Amino acid sequence: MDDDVTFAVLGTGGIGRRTLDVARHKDGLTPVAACDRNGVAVDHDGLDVEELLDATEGNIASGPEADGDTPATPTDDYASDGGLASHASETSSEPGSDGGAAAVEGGSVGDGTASDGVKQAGEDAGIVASAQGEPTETPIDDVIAESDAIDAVLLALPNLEHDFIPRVAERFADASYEGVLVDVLKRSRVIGMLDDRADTLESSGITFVCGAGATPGFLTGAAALAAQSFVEVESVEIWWGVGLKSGYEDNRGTVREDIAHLDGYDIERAREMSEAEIEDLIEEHDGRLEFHDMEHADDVLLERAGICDAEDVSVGGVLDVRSDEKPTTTTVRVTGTTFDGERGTNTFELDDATSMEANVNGPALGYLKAAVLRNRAGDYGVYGPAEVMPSF
Ligand SMILES: NC(=O)c1ccc[n+]([C@@H]2O[C@H](COP(=O)([O-])OP(=O)(O)OC[C@H]3O[C@@H](n4cnc5c(N)ncnc54)[C@H](O)[C@@H]3O)[C@@H](O)[C@H]2O)c1
Repeated sequence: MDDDVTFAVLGTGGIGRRTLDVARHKDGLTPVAACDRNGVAVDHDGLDVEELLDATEGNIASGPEADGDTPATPTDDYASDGGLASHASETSSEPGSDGGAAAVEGGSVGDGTASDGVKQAGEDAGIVASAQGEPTETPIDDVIAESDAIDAVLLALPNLEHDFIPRVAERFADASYEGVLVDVLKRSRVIGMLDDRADTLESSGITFVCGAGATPGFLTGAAALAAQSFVEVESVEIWWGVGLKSGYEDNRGTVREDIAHLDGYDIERAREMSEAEIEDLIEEHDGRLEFHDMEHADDVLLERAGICDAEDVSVGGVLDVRSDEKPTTTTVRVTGTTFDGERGTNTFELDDATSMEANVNGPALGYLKAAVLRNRAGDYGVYGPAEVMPSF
């Protein structure tokens, strides 16, 4: 059996760029396609990752924007202060909108250069800045058109609309894709939306590993291992720390999604917030946002693996956008009872030196490799990270 894996990345923002970077350090992975909301790059002999990363450094097509097929053009929606104005778009030929926030970056449209501290903006940002990139209004469809020769696709897309990733998966199935899909989504409710499509994905020949980033993902898998000492699991507590000073500009998509977990916020409110409003919120919290009882899919993913009830899982953490030091050590604590009646807590801890990008992309690619083996063995359907162990 051929051990080499060709793969594509949908969304080359903060996470997707690093996916390409990390994959260079893994054996047998050849990136052959990548897209963002403005462009696509395809080379079945292997993308020149170095060129692509250089071209998109500080210039990712992230942040709120219109859909893939409605490139941002200066309109009244542009706020003159470099902030954002609402620009909901319903006109995409990519079905529905992009899962991103419904607004348009202001300030630097057209040249993709920095504006008011926001590095990425405009229709020329992202992959189109690479010599390998082509502008397109249908980036995901362009990758689907090449998917016969792609073993696996990693979805590093925003998820500010809950059904965006499930709908993208369905489009691969509609095109009779036979291969692997892996996503790094966070929200519990999205897993059910994928399960609703499990038959469609399975009959196409797709092996889908969902929620395969850090949390959910890596830490869900760690909890599943830590639970093995016990016959009864009482609680799983996931507590994460992320220090993002140097990566803040490149991870605004993730920060915006995290804000939706704060008290008084939800996904719609976070999606509509301007960059200026986000900056104000961060300022109010002195750069440190603390989250409790997050709707992270670790809960439903542990339940579907039979480890504990979803309600026994709690996820929280601290995000510091002004320091690269982790504000708290990431830990998973699994408490349970052994067969011989002892009650104990197994703790899994990440080293503070490991970055969020390393802890999302290492596992995501590890799950991708493991899913390719399953797919080649004819094992199709929707799986969670506690049901599949990542390969190195
Ligand atoms: N599970 C985890 O541990 C974990 C950790 C961090 C981030 N994430 C998730 O990763 C996802 C990506 O985060 P990010 O910080 O990289 O976001 P980002 O905003 O920086 O990047 C998103 C990318 O998707 C592209 N995109 C948006 N709409 C598109 C469309 N319609 N067609 C094609 N491309 C499109 C954008 O151009 C951009 O390249 C988020 O959903 C976030 O929640 C998960």
